[in-house]
This record gives sequence, structure tokens and C-alpha cells, in this order.
Amino acid sequence: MDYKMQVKKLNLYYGESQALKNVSLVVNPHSVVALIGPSGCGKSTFLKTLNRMNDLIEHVRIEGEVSLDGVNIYQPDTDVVYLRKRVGMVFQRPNPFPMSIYDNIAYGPRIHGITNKVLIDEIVERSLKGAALWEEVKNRLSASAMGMSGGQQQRLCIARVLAVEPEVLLMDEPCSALDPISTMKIEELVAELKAKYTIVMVTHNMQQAARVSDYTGFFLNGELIEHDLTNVIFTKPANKKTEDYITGRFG
Ligand SMILES: Nc1ncnc2c1ncn2[C@@H]1O[C@H](COP(=O)(O)OP(=O)(O)OP(=O)(O)O)[C@@H](O)[C@H]1O
Repeated sequence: MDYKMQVKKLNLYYGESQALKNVSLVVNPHSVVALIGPSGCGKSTFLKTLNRMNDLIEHVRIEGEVSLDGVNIYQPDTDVVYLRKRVGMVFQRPNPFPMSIYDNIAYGPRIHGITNKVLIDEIVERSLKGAALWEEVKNRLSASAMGMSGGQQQRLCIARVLAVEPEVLLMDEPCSALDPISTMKIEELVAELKAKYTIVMVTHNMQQAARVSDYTGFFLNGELIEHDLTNVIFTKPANKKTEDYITGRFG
């Protein structure tokens, strides 16, 4: 099988400080990869290297290779806007734009040049359905997104990413600001979305990693200690440090 993404010997430095150390990882298409590890171990930094979000931070230096469908995204001629359309990101805290539900979704397609109202209507409906939000909001599309619950806002942010037809979804602790019911909805959604997309998700919650992911990577101090099928990581990890972490001996 061809990998959707492949990371080879990745090092990342914030100024003098090295945040990622020789990380190599492959991501299969239509799989969910969970990244776990204690606070500050480099999970978010790693996630952001997959669509070059770290480019926006000063003094960041990156060595190694990250490829998407076999093409290195760090090549100088990469169109970063197009890359981020293909590899979309959902953040820890829902961050809807202060505009209507409809306009939140229409924003991305409009930026990418779509002006036809009928087409945008279709995209809005399809994206909201894809994010399991349509039934809850179809009668109030012109209402402000700021009036939605936190869980709805997070699904709106997922719908916003889906609207530009990504291939990979990066999720940085998408449930950390949500209540248990909203968390469950997002987890169910992730399970559905992997039929169409490839998902890489950072989570603090090991039960969540065990529930939703096919593969799990364990980070510690900027190193990817181990990466394997999720049931292997949680039942018979190869590395003692992984075992200590998942059994709660530290973290
Ligand atoms: N913009 C930045 N400038 C300098 N150092 C940074 C920056 N962002 C992160 N770091 C450092 O890089 C290391 C990894 O941080 P990162 O946020 O990737 O960890 P994390 O595993 O996602 O943590 P958490 O689970 O707490 O979100 C930390 O030591 C952090 O202080």
C-alpha cells in the first residue's frame, strides 16, 4: 500500500532548542493515527509539520522530509496554501469566525474562487452533513456561529475544513474543551470520516486514542518512542517507556 504521508528523520528546532528528534512515521490512507505523550513532548509541533503550520513561527528550523502522496512538502516550490487545503487542521479550542454558520463554511470555498451560490449552498449542506451537524442547524444557517454550543462549534470547524475537500485532517486535541457528550459525538464523527479522509489526531486522553485510532504513536521528549497498531501499543508495547506511560507510571 502507498502511504498517504511519510515522515523521514525529521528534526525541528525552535531557535537553539530541539523539539523533534529524528522522527520517522508513516500514515496509511483512511486510517486514524493518534499521537499521545506527556505535555511538552512535541505532539502539536509534530502535527503542525504535516501541513507546514510551523512556517508561520519565527526561528523554526526543520530538517528531514515529510511527503504527501510521495511528494516532499518541504520542497521550495510547494504551494503552501494548496497544501493546507489538502491537509486541513482543527484546533484545540473551537475557533469559528464571528459570522453566520453559513458564511463560516462558505468562507474557504469562496477564498478558493467559488462564487456560484447554488454550488456554495451544496457545499455548505454537504460539509455540515459530513460533520454530523446539518440536522441541528439547517433551520438557522444565517444565525451567528458564536451562539452555538462548544461541541457544535467544534463540529462547525470540522465542517469548515471539509468544505475545501481536504485529503488529510489534522486534529490537535479536538475534544479538550468539550463535555463528554460532545466528545462522544466527535469520536463517532472521526470513525465515520476515516472512510473518506486520513486523520492524524493529538490527544491527551489515552482512552480516546484506544477508542478511535487504528495506529498510535507515543512521543517523549521530542522522540517518537514507538508507533504501532493501537491495540499493540495498549496491550503489548515493545518499549518499556511506552508501557510505563500507558499504565500511568508517569505523564
Ligand atoms: N512557538 C514556540 N517557540 C518555542 N518553543 C516552542 C514553541 N512551541 C512549542 N515549543 C516548545 O516545544 C516543545 C514541544 O511543544 P509542543 O506544544 O509541541 O508539545 P505537546 O506535546 O503538544 O504539548 P501539550 O500536550 O502540552 O500541548 C515544548 O518544550 C515547547 O515549550
